[in-house]
Amino acid sequence: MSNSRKIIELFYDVTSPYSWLAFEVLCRYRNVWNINLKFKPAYLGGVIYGSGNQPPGLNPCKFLYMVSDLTLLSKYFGVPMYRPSVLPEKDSLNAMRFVTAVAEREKEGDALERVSKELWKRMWRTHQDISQFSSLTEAGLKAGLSANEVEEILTLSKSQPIKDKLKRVTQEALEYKCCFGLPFIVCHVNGKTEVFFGSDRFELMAYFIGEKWMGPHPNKLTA
Ligand SMILES: N[C@@H](CCC(=O)N[C@@H](CS)C(=O)NCC(=O)O)C(=O)O
Repeated sequence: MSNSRKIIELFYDVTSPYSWLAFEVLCRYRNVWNINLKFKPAYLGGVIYGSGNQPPGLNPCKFLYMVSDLTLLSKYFGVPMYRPSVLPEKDSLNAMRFVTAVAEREKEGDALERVSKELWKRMWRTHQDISQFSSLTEAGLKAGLSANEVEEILTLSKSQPIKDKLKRVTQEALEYKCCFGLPFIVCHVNGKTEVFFGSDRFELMAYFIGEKWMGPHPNKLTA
């Protein structure tokens, strides 16, 4: 199994803090495991409603659990994040269309990675808005894109092909019939496919793909 081509697809949304954790960890493992990592920007609202689920924060018990869970996980994974005192407007449609446009435009390089991380930081670290176009512009510039690039990406993000692309990718996750939230991770190995929900399934995922889980900081072990 270890010599076969292993593809890992990460469906994520930048309003999902658990997606951020999964994103950071998979980036750390990208050159440690024999994997081809593919980022799939999707829309959390579409996944929740399309699967008949409810936003997790609406259930008060689940919400309280998530607050303490994320505080601990953020330390464990080494991804500083803080819950805002007032939960921000969570709709991520504009942000995910923006991210989808970055992905569409990117032929090579790491703009998608930088922009996604910047948006997570804004929402979960510095508590800034990520729904207004002006905020997306700021995030794009902070992620190192030029003003021209950001303008092009914003225009592209409002186009029908990009709206359709985000819908298609979200639908692709839903078509697995067992996707009800994010992050949603799909692993393909030797013609077999297995799916995982959450940033807390890496040990099992590693078992499935025939790689070793070395905790959230694989590079620190060899340093
Ligand atoms: N246990 C998972 C929780 C992931 C999670 O709660 N994701 C949220 C979005 S941030 C979600 O989609 N929840 C849907 C649900 O719990 O039904 C993890 O550690 O990653």
